[in-house]
Amino acid sequence: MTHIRLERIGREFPGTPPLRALDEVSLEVLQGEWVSVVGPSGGGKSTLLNIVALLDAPTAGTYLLDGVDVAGVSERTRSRLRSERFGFVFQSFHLLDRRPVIDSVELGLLYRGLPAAERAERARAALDAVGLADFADRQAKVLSGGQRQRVAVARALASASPIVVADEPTGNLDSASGEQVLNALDALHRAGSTIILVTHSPEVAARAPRSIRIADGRVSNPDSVATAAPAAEQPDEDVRVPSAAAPGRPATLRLRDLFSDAFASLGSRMRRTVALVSAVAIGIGLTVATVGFSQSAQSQVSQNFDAHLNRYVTVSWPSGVDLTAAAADTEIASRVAGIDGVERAGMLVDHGAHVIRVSPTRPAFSAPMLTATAGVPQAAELTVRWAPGIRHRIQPGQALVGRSLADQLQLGTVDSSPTILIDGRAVAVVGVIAESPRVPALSGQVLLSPGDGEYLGEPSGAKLLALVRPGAAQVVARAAPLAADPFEPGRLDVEAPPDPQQLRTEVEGSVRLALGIVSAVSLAAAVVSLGNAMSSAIAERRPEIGLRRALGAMPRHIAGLVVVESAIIGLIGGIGGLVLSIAGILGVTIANRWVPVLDVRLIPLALIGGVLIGGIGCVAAAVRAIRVQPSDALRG
Ligand SMILES: Nc1ncnc2c1ncn2[C@@H]1O[C@H](COP(=O)(O)OP(=O)(O)OP(=O)(O)O)[C@@H](O)[C@H]1O
Repeated sequence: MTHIRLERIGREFPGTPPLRALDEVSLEVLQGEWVSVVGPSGGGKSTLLNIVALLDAPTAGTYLLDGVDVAGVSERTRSRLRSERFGFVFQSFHLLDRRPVIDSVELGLLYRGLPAAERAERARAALDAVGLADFADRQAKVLSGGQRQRVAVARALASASPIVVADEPTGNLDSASGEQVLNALDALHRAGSTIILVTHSPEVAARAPRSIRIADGRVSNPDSVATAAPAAEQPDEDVRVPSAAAPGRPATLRLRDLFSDAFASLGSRMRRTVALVSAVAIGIGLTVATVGFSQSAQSQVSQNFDAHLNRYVTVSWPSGVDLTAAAADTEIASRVAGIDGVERAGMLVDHGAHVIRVSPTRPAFSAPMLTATAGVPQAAELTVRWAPGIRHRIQPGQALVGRSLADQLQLGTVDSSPTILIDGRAVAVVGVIAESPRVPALSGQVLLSPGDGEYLGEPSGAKLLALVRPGAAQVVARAAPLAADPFEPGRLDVEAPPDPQQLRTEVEGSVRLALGIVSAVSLAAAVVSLGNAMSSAIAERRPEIGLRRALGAMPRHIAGLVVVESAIIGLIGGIGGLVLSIAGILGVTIANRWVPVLDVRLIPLALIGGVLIGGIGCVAAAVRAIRVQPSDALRG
């Protein structure tokens, strides 16, 4: 038996000046009464109802519920009391519109921690009682206004709420539907529930044995006395009321139910869910793809690096050194070629500029002449267009001419091994150096056999070019001077690329940094877009949150729902992003003929990342959701 007693209750809303919606209202309602509340618009009826149903707290006075002052109790206690004592029927229905009707009927029981089977049984019985047994599995939004309102009554029935507050329950209905709703409420009343019903309609008000009139925040018939509570009766034929004992534990939510509610809630807004999942999938996809690309790209960079940059070791004889005293070029080249790690070695000796012409009658040019041992073309990675029949070596009396010099000389094709004159001496051109990436100057120079060196006079400098195995440059650089000049290795200059390991780490580091920044930005974008979308969804769902709160959900239950929904979105988005990114990595790497590097660690990274995005993204939304005041959210 729940006994309501209000003593000099006031409710002032802040503002300038503050608005006194209720002023010293005193009222008593006994268990089992049916009381209608009437009065002009803005008189304070809804405010009174909200205070009675603990959706709002008074700013003055005492509210005794079963003799206990509940005017200033905590939000937690109010949630518990609402869950335990109150059922609600609102003018604008407030159902879970996109979900099956039965979910709306079960909602009060969900927050009483009742197992799913028991909830469903009670909800179906209640729907049966209001004549909607066949509508349990239809979407609530397809029902007519009258049917929806009967669903709201069924919810109070299923929860066996001792007190049902109804704010204009027939306000949006035609008279026939309104009558059905009133019959359903009547059945609830006869089953023992207290009914407090706000209405503008004199006919509806007349259904109640007692009517309270409220205008300008004051009860204008203060002498309205409580009628004796009627004994609970057996309901009539067409409305069968389930057991009136309030089942379960008030304001309790089972973890399993939280998850299934979150899934159902996401499923009911499929388009929005897909949009949110896509936002996360794109963020995660970009991040995982960047990490994946970074691994593939790093290995590609490293391979390229090994293949080219760090394979050149050059030993130079500084100008002024007496090269005639050095060992023969071919001997030096073969000694260096013998060092472990050297793939090719060749010696280039510079004999300075000499006069060159195609024939005695053609113009003379001055061009540097170098002798090259047999290993030079490969060690210098030359691309040479050889004349036919030449076995890719320069013999005495033969020359290779650099491409730009050949053009200058208007040498024409090398197919017939044209002759040139060097200092008047005839030499056969056996090839043109088309490309010379390692020694670009060769394009304007002439390469001759070491055997011709004596005709060219004193050398002015020399270089030994070694092409080494990937990673061997440093070792070769240390050994090469001694092999080249065992007596005075110290006078030689050695050029070798920096320690490849260090350089590689640097390059990889910068690749990683660049891609890391892209990942961070895409993750942040996912968090922000999910956060924004979740927050704006909360604004849209205010009435639903208000309803849940009215039915006994604690703020933490609401926060839990938002977090779990968001985490599910994050997880599914993570899986989607993973699939997208793997497809992207495979597509790009295969298109580039790279070896795709797919790290299995990307899988937990994507899934945990998705859940984290969900978790972080929903913080603002969860805070917003728990701030929703049920009385405000349910207005209108
Ligand atoms: N949350 C609020 N903040 C500020 N003012 C409010 C709030 N709720 C109600 N009011 C004001 O309190 C007064 C009483 O409102 P209430 O909704 O209780 O009237 P009512 O009698 O139910 O009106 P109606 O029949 O039109 O629904 C009104 O002036 C209203 O504007």
